[in-house]
Amino acid sequence: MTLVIENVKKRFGDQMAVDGISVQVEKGDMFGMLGSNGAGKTTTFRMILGLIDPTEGLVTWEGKPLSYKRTNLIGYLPEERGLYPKLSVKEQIIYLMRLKGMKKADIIKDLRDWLERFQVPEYENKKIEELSKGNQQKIQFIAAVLHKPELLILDEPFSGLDPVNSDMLKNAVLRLQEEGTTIVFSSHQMANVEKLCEDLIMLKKGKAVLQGNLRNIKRSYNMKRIHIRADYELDFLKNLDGILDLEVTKDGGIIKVENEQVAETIFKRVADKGFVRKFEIEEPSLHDIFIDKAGENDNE
Ligand SMILES: Nc1ncnc2c1ncn2[C@@H]1O[C@H](COP(=O)(O)OP(=O)(O)OP(=O)(O)O)[C@@H](O)[C@H]1O
Repeated sequence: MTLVIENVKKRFGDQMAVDGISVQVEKGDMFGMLGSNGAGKTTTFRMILGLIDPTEGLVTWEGKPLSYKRTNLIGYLPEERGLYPKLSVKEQIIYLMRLKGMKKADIIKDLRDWLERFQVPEYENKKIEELSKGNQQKIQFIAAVLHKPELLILDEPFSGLDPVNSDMLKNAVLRLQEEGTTIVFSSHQMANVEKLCEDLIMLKKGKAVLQGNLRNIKRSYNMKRIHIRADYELDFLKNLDGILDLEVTKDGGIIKVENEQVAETIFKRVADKGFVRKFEIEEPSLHDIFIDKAGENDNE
């Protein structure tokens, strides 16, 4: 394991921002940190980076606590973006990468490669303040990865990006993973998380409410979605126990159920009623699971 978080807690005053989480990330993995606003994601990132100390517990990277010397091997895209508006893109990146110990000529060469990859080579000499928010974010991302970090922490990398830029960033992140970078990221955009990460933790009020391999989580999750096509109205199912949601469409409906037993009962009911053209049980989306687990309704 390259990154190990062991029963880490962080208290601010009388509030537990992070309340006993344990995470292991293997080298080269892409790990997702999910949770609603205030769940404790950024606080966890800050502890991984050594910016704040845990109240309890330990964070180690390759078996050792993080030291200042090794932070050069880490890249961080903070949630609150911070670039100098009056500097040009080139000046900004040179400044930040010199702090990471890179040579100026290498910085310029790599910056040009990244600007090409993001299809904005003309930005090299533009001032940060002249760029749109989304494009500033691309520059901030470049600042997090130009020095080829071994561990990359991305706090909400996709927020505020349009679909084209979001895809561009997603591809860049996947490429970095292929090149061996270990990546930990947070996102509220479940579709991106589903595409990118294999393992994840879902936090709620500082505690893990779900953790593990995404595919296993989805497979073993009780809640299912059923797609039905039939020549009659499905309204008669409405009051059945175990139905979480019933969306009637013109030739059938989509039903969210608590578990497969409920799906079986529904199957019998619709078959009794008449001919069923389609009956398909689908695993829940991460979006469904997120709402179920991290939503405001406390059902634990
Ligand atoms: N420096 C601080 N002082 C006091 N409370 C803090 C501090 N930093 C975070 N908190 C509190 O800790 C909790 C967790 O915050 P954190 O920023 O880690 O959440 P998050 O999951 O990153 O949320 P978001 O998705 O909104 O960014 C929140 O209730 C927040 O108010």
